[in-house]
Amino acid sequence: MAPILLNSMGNEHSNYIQQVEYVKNPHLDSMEEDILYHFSLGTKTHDLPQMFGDVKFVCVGGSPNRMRSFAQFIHEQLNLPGNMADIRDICDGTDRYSMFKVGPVLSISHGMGVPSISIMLHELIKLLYHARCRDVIIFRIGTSGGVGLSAGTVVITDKAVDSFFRPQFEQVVLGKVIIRSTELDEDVAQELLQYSSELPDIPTVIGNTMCTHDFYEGQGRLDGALCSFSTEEKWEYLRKASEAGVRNIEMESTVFAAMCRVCNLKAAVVCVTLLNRFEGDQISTPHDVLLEYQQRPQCLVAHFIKKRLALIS
Ligand SMILES: O=P(O)(O)O[C@H]1O[C@H](CO)[C@@H](O)[C@H]1O
Ligand SMILES: O=c1cc[nH]c(=O)[nH]1
Repeated sequence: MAPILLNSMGNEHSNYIQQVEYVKNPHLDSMEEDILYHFSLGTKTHDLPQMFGDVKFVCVGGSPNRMRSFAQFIHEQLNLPGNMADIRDICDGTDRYSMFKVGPVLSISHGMGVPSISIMLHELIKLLYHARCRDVIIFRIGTSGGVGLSAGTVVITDKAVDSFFRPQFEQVVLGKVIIRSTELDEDVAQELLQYSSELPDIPTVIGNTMCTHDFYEGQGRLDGALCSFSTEEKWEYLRKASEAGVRNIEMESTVFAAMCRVCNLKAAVVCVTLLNRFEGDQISTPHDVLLEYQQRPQCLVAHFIKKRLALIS
């Protein structure tokens, strides 16, 4: 069955795009209550506009600890009053995701892989809608494997591509394949690149990011519990990826880009490379060095936020 192209602008859903800002679901308005189950939040149990109405920047990343320390970092960077120790995990009623709010910044974990981030994004986008947020920019601050880049390089995603190097995200809905475009906001990406030159010791490039559904075979690793290809086939695939402009590989960018695009959310993906995949598969860098690498996308995004809030010139 031929796939259905759903979200390039100008399709049958364009009416929703004009009518509402973030959600693209005509059924939502007829619901008496909306329970954001995996966040342990709801429209009847929580005053979402009061709790979240001032959010302007959302930062998401896989690990709860990373997103907690990003919240601490941004609290300090924005020079906000109060003690970070008092900032609680808003989602502590569930152990699925962690969420921290620091002034206009929301920091949320999304777990690993497309299904996990997709569930989080459905609820996050509805949360922004119910809270009547406006002009929000969302960033994925993550880690990745570099394709021809040395470890520690920050990659700002130009296009998020799938395992066939196509800038699209495929999803099965009601037994049919639908395809959504994975274009990200070009202006935000360029602005990030420009600010990266103001930060010493954070090598940064812009390039395509490949999103896979697996860390091992799916990313051409030879060191998983199973492996169905030869070493030569691995090199050939990585070479082809590189020729297609892929600079890093991770596991969430396509669905992140696709969902944000349909829902009119300006989005950027900023991931540091933990290794150069042309040099190996195992991540053997010491833990403290990895922690410092992980902070690089956080520093760049914090710099962007401070610029946007006119806290620095
Ligand atoms: O570092 P984060 O952002 O969690 O993401 C990357 O790391 C995980 C694999 O180790 C995948 O989820 C991949 O996308
Ligand atoms: O190689 C890597 C490193 C981090 N995350 C990935 O998905 N792949």
